[in-house]
This record gives sequence, structure tokens and C-alpha cells, in this order.
Amino acid sequence: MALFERDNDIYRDRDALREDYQPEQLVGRDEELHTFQAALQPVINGEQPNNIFLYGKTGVGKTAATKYLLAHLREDAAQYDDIDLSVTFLNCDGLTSSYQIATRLVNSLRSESNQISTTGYPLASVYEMLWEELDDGAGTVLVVLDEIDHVNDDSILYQLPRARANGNLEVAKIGLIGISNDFSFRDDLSPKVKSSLCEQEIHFPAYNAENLRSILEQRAEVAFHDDVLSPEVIPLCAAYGAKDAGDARQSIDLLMKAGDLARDEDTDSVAENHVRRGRRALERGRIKEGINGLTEHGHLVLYALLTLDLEGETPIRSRDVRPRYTRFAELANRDPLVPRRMRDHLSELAMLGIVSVTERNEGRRGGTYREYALDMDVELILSAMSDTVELVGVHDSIDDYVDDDDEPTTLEDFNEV
Ligand SMILES: Nc1ncnc2c1ncn2[C@@H]1O[C@H](COP(=O)(O)OP(=O)(O)OP(=O)(O)O)[C@@H](O)[C@H]1O
Repeated sequence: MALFERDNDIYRDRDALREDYQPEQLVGRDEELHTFQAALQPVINGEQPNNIFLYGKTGVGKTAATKYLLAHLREDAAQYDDIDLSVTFLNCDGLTSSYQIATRLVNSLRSESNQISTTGYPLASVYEMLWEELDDGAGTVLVVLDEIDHVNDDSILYQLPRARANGNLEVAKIGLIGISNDFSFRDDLSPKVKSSLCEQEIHFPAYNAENLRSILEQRAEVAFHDDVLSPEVIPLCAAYGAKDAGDARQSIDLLMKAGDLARDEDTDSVAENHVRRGRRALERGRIKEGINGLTEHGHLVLYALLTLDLEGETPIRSRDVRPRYTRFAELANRDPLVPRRMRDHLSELAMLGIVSVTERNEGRRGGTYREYALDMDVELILSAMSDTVELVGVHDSIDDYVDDDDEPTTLEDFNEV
């Protein structure tokens, strides 16, 4: 018997749930698409394009909307002989400088045999080459910079939108479309960059449960066989998605995880319990990844809070976490951080959803302070922190959670902290 056999009972086309799938229609984004479309209209009119800045949290359809409208724009522009439109799409994750982006753009406009090296030129010369290539092409060029907040210097964000106004381009028409999910990026732009880059700003709000439901229904129709999903599956994925962050990507991932669990179990339908278990599995993955990405001191702070939590000491103020954290740092042979930096680590843990924070008022004089507690299951945290536990030693409170054969490496007074 073959070791591998096709199992297509659940999915018709599982790839439709993957990140790279471009849906034919975008649902629940009429207003944003309308504004975006109007901002692109000058291209079809043969006019100078607008510079457009799209912003909103992750997974709210900024990239999908851009790809969708630009595909239509290219198709529709092809009917007009006097429009020569080209679109360059760059994701700036990994392209952190204006120099890198400018060289990429030059190369995207040049033939394979005429590419420039991505290092070694002065930035001004790369810009010269860019203007030359653009003017030689004499057409309309739209440059999309996705995740634009990764760019560390703002030279290109000023140069591209202002190329015509600054006399660098004579015939070519260039428009920049910047996309970001980092709200502080826009606020921190210098006024001159902001006024040119953000000529037209479009905000994409988070999706609500109803939006997510429509998005999931559209996707499920392509991805799953008819009648495979129990009626509660999509509403539940949408409800979780709306509660978390209104992120379509997360909801689609959850639907796929539920489908995968059902497929692994060889059942012929996806049920509510697959969604619930899928959510837990995804959550675990996300938290584990978050913990793995923390610094050593982040782990020490978390370990301190975890042991205090198991002893029933939480919610707890940062100054009361400190003695244990300091002790753990000493046991690990590390210099403890100052209280303020230790508190930053607690805030980071809160941002990751591992720790919960409650603001409290301090009596009538009105000061506020924060209390921290653990918001995640102990086993999961410990499984991602085994190195720290080994370095510091096994605290009494976690004894029940570690394997018996893991000999504690405690120092004598360790559990008195
Ligand atoms: N309105 C929608 N209709 C159908 N699918 C959508 C819609 N909005 C988002 N999606 C899907 O959700 C996923 C995430 O969307 P997208 O990549 O556009 O988000 P984003 O806002 O660009 O996020 P990020 O800032 O993380 O890049 C994609 O698979 C996309 O196809």
C-alpha cells in the first residue's frame, strides 16, 4: 500500500486559504476601495499620479486592496494608447535604506544585462540613474513600497514624490504608494516628507465580526467542498478574529487550522471543536514565538513573575517583582537591570499577551500604578523557557511542572527568595 495517498475529502482548494492567494473580489471594503480608486484616477486621465499613503493594523486588507486595484488599473490603462503604465511593488522588509530601494528601482527599470551592483555608488549617483531610466521610459510609473516603516532614512520618501517638482524628471510621471501598519511611523515623519508622501491618506480600520464572516465565507467557498463546514465554524472564526484584532489573516489562518485538524482526524466535516482546538494551537505557537524572541532579561522577568503567580502573589506591582527578578538574575550570573528597564520588560510581556496589566489608583492623592499577572498557561511558558530555568535553577513553585529527571540546579538559598 502506498505510504502517501491523496486526501481531498475536506478541501477543494486549500491554497485559497494561503497568504499568497489573491481573492477576485474584496468584501467589506467598499468605502476604502472607492477612495483609493479615486486617488488612482489621475493615472487613467494621463495626469501626474497622486502619492498615496495607506495605513491600518496588520491583516486589514491594505496589500490585498492595492494588488486588486492596481491589477484593474493596469488592465484598464492598456486600452489607452497614450498611457504607458508600469508598476513596481517592493516589500521593504529587508530593504532598510533609501539606497537599497533606489538601486532596486533602477534595476527593475533596466534590462537583465544592464543591472547595477547594489553597493558601491554614492546615493546621489543612484538617484541620477533612476531619473534617467524613468525619463527614458517616459511613461507613468507607480512605485508601491509595502511595509514602508522598515526604511530607516526618509531620503527616498522625499525624493520620489518630489521628483517632478524638484526638476529631476521632465517627462516621466511617478507616483508613490506607501503602505504601513505602524501608526507611529506616520506621526514621526518630518513635515516635508509627510506633506509629499501623504498627499492622499487612506485609513483601513480593523474588521468587525460581520466583515470577517463575509471574507471567510468567500474564501471557504473556494477552499472547502460543499457542506463540509458545520454552520457554527465560520461565525466562530469570525468572532475570535474580531475579538483579537480584526485581522483577516488571523481568521483565515484559524479556518485553515480547523480544516487541517479535521483532515488529520479523517473526519468528513469541520466542527466547532476543531476551531477551538485550532485557536489554542495557533495561540500556543504565537506565544512560543513571542517568548523565544525575548531577551535573556525578558525571560528572567517572566520566570520571576511566573513563580510569584504560582505562589498566589499576583496581581503584583513591579517593585514587588523586583526582589525575585534580582535574585534570579544573580543566580544566572547576570547584572540585574535597573527598575525602569525591568518594568519595560513587563510592558513588553503585556504587549505579547503573556502578562495582563491592571491600572490601579493610589488612594485619594490620585497616583496610579500598575499590577501584573500571568495571562497564559504555565506549561506553555515553561516549555519555551527551558534554557532560563536551567540557568537559574528550578524554583519550588514549578516543581510539579518539570520532569523528575531534570535535576534541580538550585543554589542553597534559592527557594527562600
Ligand atoms: N476585504 C477582504 N476580502 C477578502 N480577503 C481579504 C480582505 N481583506 C484582507 N483579506 C485577506 O486577508 C489577508 C491579509 O490581508 P493583507 O495582506 O491585505 O493585510 P495588510 O493590511 O496588508 O496587512 P499587513 O500590514 O500585515 O501587510 C490576505 O490573505 C488577504 O487576501
